[in-house]
Amino acid sequence: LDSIEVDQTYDGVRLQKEMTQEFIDDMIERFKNGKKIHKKYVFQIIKAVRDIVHDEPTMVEVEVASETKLTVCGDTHGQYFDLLEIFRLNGYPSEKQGYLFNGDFVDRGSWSTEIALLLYAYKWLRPKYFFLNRGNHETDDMNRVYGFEGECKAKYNEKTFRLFSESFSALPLATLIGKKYLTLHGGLFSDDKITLDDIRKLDRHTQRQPGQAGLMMEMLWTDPQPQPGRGPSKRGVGLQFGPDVTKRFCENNGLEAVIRSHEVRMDGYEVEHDGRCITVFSAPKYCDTTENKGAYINLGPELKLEYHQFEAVPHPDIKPMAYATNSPLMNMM
Ligand SMILES: O=C(O)c1nn[nH]c1-c1ccccc1
Ligand SMILES: [Mn+2]
Ligand SMILES: [Mn+2]
Ligand SMILES: [Mn+2]
Repeated sequence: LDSIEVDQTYDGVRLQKEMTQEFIDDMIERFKNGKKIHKKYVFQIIKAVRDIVHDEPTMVEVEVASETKLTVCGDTHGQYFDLLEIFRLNGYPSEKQGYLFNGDFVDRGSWSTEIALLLYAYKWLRPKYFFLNRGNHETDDMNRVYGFEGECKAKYNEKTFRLFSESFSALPLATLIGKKYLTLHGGLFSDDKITLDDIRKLDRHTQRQPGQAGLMMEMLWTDPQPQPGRGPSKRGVGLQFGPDVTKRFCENNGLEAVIRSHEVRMDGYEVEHDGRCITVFSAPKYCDTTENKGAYINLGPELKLEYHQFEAVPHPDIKPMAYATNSPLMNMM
């Protein structure tokens, strides 16, 4: 990294050894105006966050300190201008305003590198107040097809994607809030006996990609269903789990509810399974087509769930999947 020089003509704020709020504020404006940051800084940010998240447990445990609030966001899928709308409405990340992004930061929307770099910059600046769960779109197979790999190569280079891919494999898979709410991207398991300890003990570093079976795959891929029991997934991988599965899991693990994302909801969120399974989705007007709202969830020190909805905001005229080179459509050409 030291070998790469940022020449005099670079018009952005410079990044030294540590992340600064000043750098982030400048980066937000540059991305809003369709500009990029220097590739040296891209590599620095991704490497710093890869090292930070690598050493976090597979299930991170957070408390909401007094006079602070923690906001849980779901899928953002490269919709950068809608992410800024969350920060505008709810408050930018700070010591008093924590955030947890519950996977699927990238793919689909065509500002995936901007979202990934902004979330990573905040993670580097305040690693104890800013949390990231891995989603099924933080994986090579999805990024190859749904746009993130193509966008990394188009806006930066191949090494950028390789570094992001490594960092995605290091991300935690779940975050427990106040010992009451387990947050993870997809959902619950084929085995009723899985406990929080099993998730804590999962060594995510030996298995870089979720594959077609196992705990990691199920945490990133499964969906709730209204019928009791378990059923086949509509996605061809994972399964669907009913209200009884959620009830048993919550009772066995002393949880109030599971907060997950992974699926669009017209209201941006939905409380299912008698209140024990909550879906939150933060990409309004998903892919510029679905007429859904976005939502996020606020929790104060007393851990009450407060649901907030928001509408999509205008963005530059770049279509979803603008950089996808291996998308199913392209493959048909
Ligand atoms: O891209 C999405 O909408 C998505 N979000 N989570 N999972 C998917 C997905 C999975 C398989 C095929 C297509 C989309
Ligand atoms: Mn390792
Ligand atoms: Mn998604
Ligand atoms: Mn997903």
